[in-house]
Amino acid sequence: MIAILGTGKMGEALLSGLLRAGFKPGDVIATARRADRAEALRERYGVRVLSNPEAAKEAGTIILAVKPQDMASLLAEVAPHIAEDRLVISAAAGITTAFVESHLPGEVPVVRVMSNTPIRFDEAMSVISAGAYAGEEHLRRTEDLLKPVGKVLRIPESQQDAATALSGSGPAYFFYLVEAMVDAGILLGMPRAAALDMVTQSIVGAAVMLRDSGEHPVILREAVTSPGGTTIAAIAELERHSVRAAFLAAIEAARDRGRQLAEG
Ligand SMILES: NC(=O)C1=CN([C@@H]2O[C@H](COP(=O)(O)OP(=O)(O)OC[C@H]3O[C@@H](n4cnc5c(N)ncnc54)[C@H](OP(=O)(O)O)[C@@H]3O)[C@@H](O)[C@H]2O)C=CC1
Ligand SMILES: O=C(O)[C@@H]1CCC=N1
Repeated sequence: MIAILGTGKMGEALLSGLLRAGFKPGDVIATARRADRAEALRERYGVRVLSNPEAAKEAGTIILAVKPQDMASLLAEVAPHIAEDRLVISAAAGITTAFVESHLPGEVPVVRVMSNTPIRFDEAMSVISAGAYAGEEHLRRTEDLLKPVGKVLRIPESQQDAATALSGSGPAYFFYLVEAMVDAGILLGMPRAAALDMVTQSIVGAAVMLRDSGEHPVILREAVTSPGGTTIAAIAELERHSVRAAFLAAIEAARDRGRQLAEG
């Protein structure tokens, strides 16, 4: 039995992905803190929605999907019901396995996960790291849950805050880029809907090329950039405005914020 504690955006996306992957509604328990949310989850997915302690008591795998700021109080609520034969998976930004372990009795196996919102379309990038009491079996069980909803990579926990900044937050940077490019289309007199279509298909096409061609992004970018052409005129402006440096600084700031979240 799998329990998802705190079934919000990420928890619900994982829940629906597990059901799409063949898990039965009877295999999954959800928890929510609002009655209307609990009712919506029951209706939409046919799963049981229980209290956190009830869910923790029943499940072999317990996924913690609340915001980092809510993690300590959730752990205090469920700790008495979690034994060492369970697997606890923490999906929160910044929260270390040591933090989770220190709030649980004994030596409970904990795996830390950072996924991202494309999990809704089975295109997540999830990175996982084992805590002090988790081994190969626990990493495999975590991979079995996450592989149906995207790609999974094992990384050292020391890289988790960096991964959060890169792939956890990553989709937001691309959406921001799309917004900016659509605005540019508007500036050039393009209708908004047409601009959004053009930019969306360009980003999807570029992403598929990047994933499926096996070619380096520099080679792919150079292939678009003709000598004395239009693309280099745009790239020259991006360089003049230090866009690359802005990305380096932005992702470093996201990494640092992840570290702060761990401090509460
Ligand atoms: N959004 C993203 O892009 C990503 C988020 N994450 C991580 O995933 C986690 C969840 O994020 P996200 O899904 O966006 O956040 P949400 O706020 O959508 O989900 C968290 C849910 O937990 C519920 N909740 C809070 N406390 C409790 C409790 N004690 N018992 C039961 N339910 C509770 C909240 O209820 P209520 O609705 O009442 O607030 C909410 O529905 C975070 O830790 C975040 O760092 C990771 C990768 C990407
Ligand atoms: O912004 C956040 O804190 C979460 C974690 C990664 C993506 N969203």
